[in-house]
Amino acid sequence: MTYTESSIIKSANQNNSLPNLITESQPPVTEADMIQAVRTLLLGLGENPDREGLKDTPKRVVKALKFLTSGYGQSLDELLNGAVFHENANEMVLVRDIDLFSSCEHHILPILGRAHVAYIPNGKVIGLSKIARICEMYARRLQVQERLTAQIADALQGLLQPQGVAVVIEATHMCMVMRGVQKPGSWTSTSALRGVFNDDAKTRQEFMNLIQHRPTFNS
Ligand SMILES: Nc1nc2c(ncn2[C@@H]2O[C@H](COP(=O)(O)OP(=O)(O)OP(=O)(O)O)[C@@H](O)[C@H]2O)c(=O)[nH]1
Ligand SMILES: [Zn+2]
Repeated sequence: MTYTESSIIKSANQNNSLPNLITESQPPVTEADMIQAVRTLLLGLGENPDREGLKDTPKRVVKALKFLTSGYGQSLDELLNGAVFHENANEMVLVRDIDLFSSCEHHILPILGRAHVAYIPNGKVIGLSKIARICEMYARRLQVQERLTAQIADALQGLLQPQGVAVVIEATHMCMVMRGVQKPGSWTSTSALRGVFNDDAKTRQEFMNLIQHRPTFNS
């Protein structure tokens, strides 16, 4: 599959409108509806939503959920702010240990982890901070880790048409820690390899070695 900058931006923007979730027959959901729904949840849990500590909780929960899913309202175009530059670099660029806070789509519980993102340019480079911003945009949606990993890789592939992109995410899922199977300390690794990282074992190995190496200092 080939991508162009405008096609990837268009497809990301289309995703923002939640086409799979909101049907045309669905009446608009207001903030008041959402607050009421959280109040109902509290009642269902046997709580008194009118007690002092909980009286503003429905409002806070809605605000927090909106923030945690604010990636739906963002677009690649907007977050890039034009920071793609022509440059004759052709060695691996790696941004590692990017903190990630996402929410699993099955339980709406946190996925906490870090991403390592590399690419080998092919005439274009991207502002380094934009790599972290792309990770954030996709993390701030309801996700599964595999899709989050692939979306980051595909966004970079589409924006830069580089020689290759590699994304590894290591994360722990609170739905597996705090509930359900209850396995604290379990970490899930996912990878998405595109271009030369997929085709060339040596390049892939170099990336894997680099992300295993611990930095000598933390900023
Ligand atoms: N592949 C994948 N699975 C996930 C992710 N986040 C959560 N899950 C899994 O989604 C599955 C949902 O399974 P269900 O059996 O429908 O839900 P459940 O009864 O709450 O499952 P348990 O967590 O096993 O108690 C669980 O196995 C979760 O571990 C993710 O990012 N990727
Ligand atoms: Zn979950």
